[in-house]
Amino acid sequence: MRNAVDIITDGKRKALYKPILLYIIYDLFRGAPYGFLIMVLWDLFAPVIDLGHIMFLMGAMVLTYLIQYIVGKYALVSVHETGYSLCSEARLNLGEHLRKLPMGFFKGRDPGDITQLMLQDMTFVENIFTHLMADIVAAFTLPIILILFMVVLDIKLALVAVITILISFPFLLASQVLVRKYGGRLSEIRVSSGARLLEYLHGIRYIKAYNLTGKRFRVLDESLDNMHKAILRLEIVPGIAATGYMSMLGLGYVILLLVATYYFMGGTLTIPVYLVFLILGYQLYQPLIQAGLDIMEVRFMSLAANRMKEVLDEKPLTEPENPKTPNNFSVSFLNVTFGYHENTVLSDVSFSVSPGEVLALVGPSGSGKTTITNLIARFWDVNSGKITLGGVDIRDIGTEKLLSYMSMVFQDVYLFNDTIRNNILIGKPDATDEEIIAASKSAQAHDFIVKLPKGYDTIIGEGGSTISGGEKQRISIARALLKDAPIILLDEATASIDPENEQAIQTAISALIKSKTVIVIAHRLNTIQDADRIIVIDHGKVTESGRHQELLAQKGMYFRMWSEQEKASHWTVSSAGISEKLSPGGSFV
Ligand SMILES: Nc1ncnc2c1ncn2[C@@H]1O[C@H](COP(=O)(O)OP(=O)(O)OP(=O)(O)O)[C@@H](O)[C@H]1O
Repeated sequence: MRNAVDIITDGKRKALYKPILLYIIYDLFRGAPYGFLIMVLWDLFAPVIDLGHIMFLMGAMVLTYLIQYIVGKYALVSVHETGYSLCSEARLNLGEHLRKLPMGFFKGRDPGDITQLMLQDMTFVENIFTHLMADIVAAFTLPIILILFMVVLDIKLALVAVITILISFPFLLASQVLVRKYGGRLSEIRVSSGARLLEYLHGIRYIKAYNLTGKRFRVLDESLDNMHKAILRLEIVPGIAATGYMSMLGLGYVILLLVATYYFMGGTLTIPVYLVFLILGYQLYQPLIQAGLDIMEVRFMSLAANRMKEVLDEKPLTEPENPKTPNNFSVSFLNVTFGYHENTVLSDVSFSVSPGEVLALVGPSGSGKTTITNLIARFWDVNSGKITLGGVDIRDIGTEKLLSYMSMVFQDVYLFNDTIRNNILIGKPDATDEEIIAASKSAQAHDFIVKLPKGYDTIIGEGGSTISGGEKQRISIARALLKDAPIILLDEATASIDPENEQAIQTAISALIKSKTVIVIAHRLNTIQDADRIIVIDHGKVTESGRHQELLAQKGMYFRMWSEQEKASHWTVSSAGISEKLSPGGSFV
């Protein structure tokens, strides 16, 4: 099994060897002055004091400090360069892996989970690789050097020092076990608190509208309170064991001194050796105590590595070894069966649509229309049957290439916290200003964009929160127009456009879909009555297929839906209740 460092560094643990080696050398030079100190003490208690020799030793000490400074500088630079670059690579690897995962992975997880992993967990690891590395190396190196000095001076006392250190280890072990236990729980609670906070902020409009501020806030409040308790537990419970470890080390120093004093009083220990043990003993326990303080963070590294492994173990969508290029852009479903989990959502669905044709998907809510468009974009893979593009199985094309053939205009438009220009440019990153403006004009977006304070350079909030739903839709249509992809997937594209603009937008969409392979989901049947083919999906099955008039003549589900909508389109809501009005509505096909 790969250990935490291997998981985080993606097997490149060797990159850490250089800074570790530099810190070992640095610690050797940190330990060296004590050797000279011992010799100085020796000289001081010698029958004849050789001042020249003492000065030489002092000079040598200064030299070791100088070398210590130089090596320390290199070690510091190396550890920071290596640590930050390994962690940013780890983040990039994770990001790259996440990009290849099917949408199902994201839908099944709390949104805070990935954020916690990418930001907080990786920050812990970064801190260990950069700031704590020196302490960790010192905790191993310095005690070894100092114990070696002790062995040379007095093996019995050296043994006492080693035993006192060993006695404190069970406390260290206990704190590790407790951090693992409570740290894991804290991570879970942090994720759920993050998710509740996101939910609260995203849903604040509805929370206020339905006067749920008290109730929803209580959920958030409880979740934050749980986190508070978990943090306290994590700090206090393992903290008690860690304090026990540090106290045992402190006690170890006292025991060492007591034994040394005992030998000194008994005349078996000379003054210089006694003094040396006094100094070395103190220096011996310090790095171990510091390591005890750092140990919690190190434990977090393995928690972060476990979570990282969990994500990395998720199977990405298979990519073809030799990607094929379709000759044309006709889309076919051949006996496709699919379910998100165990429930089948689409069963044995077959249809095809050629370039220049418009295929409309209609059917009751939850019947599987959006699922069909999700499968074309390979957000999920089919369970059986296949989807082909120009006769080529979409799994043999490669997801990036496949997506480059498609423009999608969905119900829920997502805009990035960036300028309007950059949001439109997503459709074609190298587009010129003229192309952006032309696309925006066709999408009826240009006029409102130029009226914004900074025009195309206006920054819109995350998710497009600073502009209206209709404006967001128009920007997303401009984006799709700019991409000019051969396959267009429309899902209720005109859902949030105001009535005045609807006709204009439908004209824009007509331009967008001209000579393309078009699959459109429309709840308002009047928008797709001129479609080349309409298929009715009911409970995941194709139940009717044909042109508008043919389907009406069948007097099946389509006929019923049409009749219902016809009736509803004449309704108008007023204080007097629901009454009839005349509203023919527009069509983009
Ligand atoms: N990510 C998902 N995980 C699990 N089940 C899902 C997921 N997305 C959709 N479903 C389920 O699959 C079924 C079909 O959903 P789909 O969104 O395709 O329906 P739809 O016809 O587009 O509905 P609507 O017209 O309301 O948008 C529904 O029962 C829905 O609950």
